[in-house]
Amino acid sequence: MTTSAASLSQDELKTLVGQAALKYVVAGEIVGVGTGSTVNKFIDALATIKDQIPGAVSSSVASTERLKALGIKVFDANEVQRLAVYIDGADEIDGQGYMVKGGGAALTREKIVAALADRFVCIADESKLVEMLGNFPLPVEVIPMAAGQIARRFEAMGDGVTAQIRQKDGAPLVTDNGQHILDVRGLKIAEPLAFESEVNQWPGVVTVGVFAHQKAAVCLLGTAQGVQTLEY
Ligand SMILES: O=C(CO)[C@H](O)[C@H](O)COP(=O)(O)O
Repeated sequence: MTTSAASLSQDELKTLVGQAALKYVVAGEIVGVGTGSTVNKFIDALATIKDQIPGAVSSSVASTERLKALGIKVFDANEVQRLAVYIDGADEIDGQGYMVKGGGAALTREKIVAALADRFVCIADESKLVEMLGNFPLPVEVIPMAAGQIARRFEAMGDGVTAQIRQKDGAPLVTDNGQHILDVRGLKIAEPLAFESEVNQWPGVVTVGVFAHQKAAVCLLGTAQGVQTLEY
């Protein structure tokens, strides 16, 4: 299905998919909310129907602050047993709904909230659609004392694979969970499910940014032709 749109900027495409995601919000149900610039557009749109929902479960401090500033109640993840829907962006999404996420360093809480939801609705512009995951540097949240050995395990996966601790203001970035992020470049992730399962077992890995076990059920893709709905 395609909704009409003329030539729009990337920011306008994000607004369009953020607004399009409203139709997946179930009246009377708490909604799971991701993190990032596309999700910020969704949060802004959600504020226009906030009287129809009890509130949201958030995946980051940044999203929590935005939700609260717009008058949307934020529930702790432990207060809910399930969510009908979780809405979030992605850094890459493939033809099966498998994603790379964590460009905004919120991957751990994103995966936790996504795991509560019956349905993951991904909102993204068309630059995020890929044939194979791996072009975007793969974010991996790690316990700092394990960063060196985890980096070496990735680098042993193939020629040209590098893993570096993400920096912010000249020091390692510290996530909302007090941990660090490794950005892994040079990977080709041909089997996302197996890859995610393997890396999850490495000591010191908190979360790998491959979302295969929590893949998207729907992707609302912002394109030059408008919003395209991909179902997996
Ligand atoms: O995974 C994420 C944050 O950890 C984001 O969903 C991802 O980085 C996409 O962000 P944006 O909508 O700003 O492009």
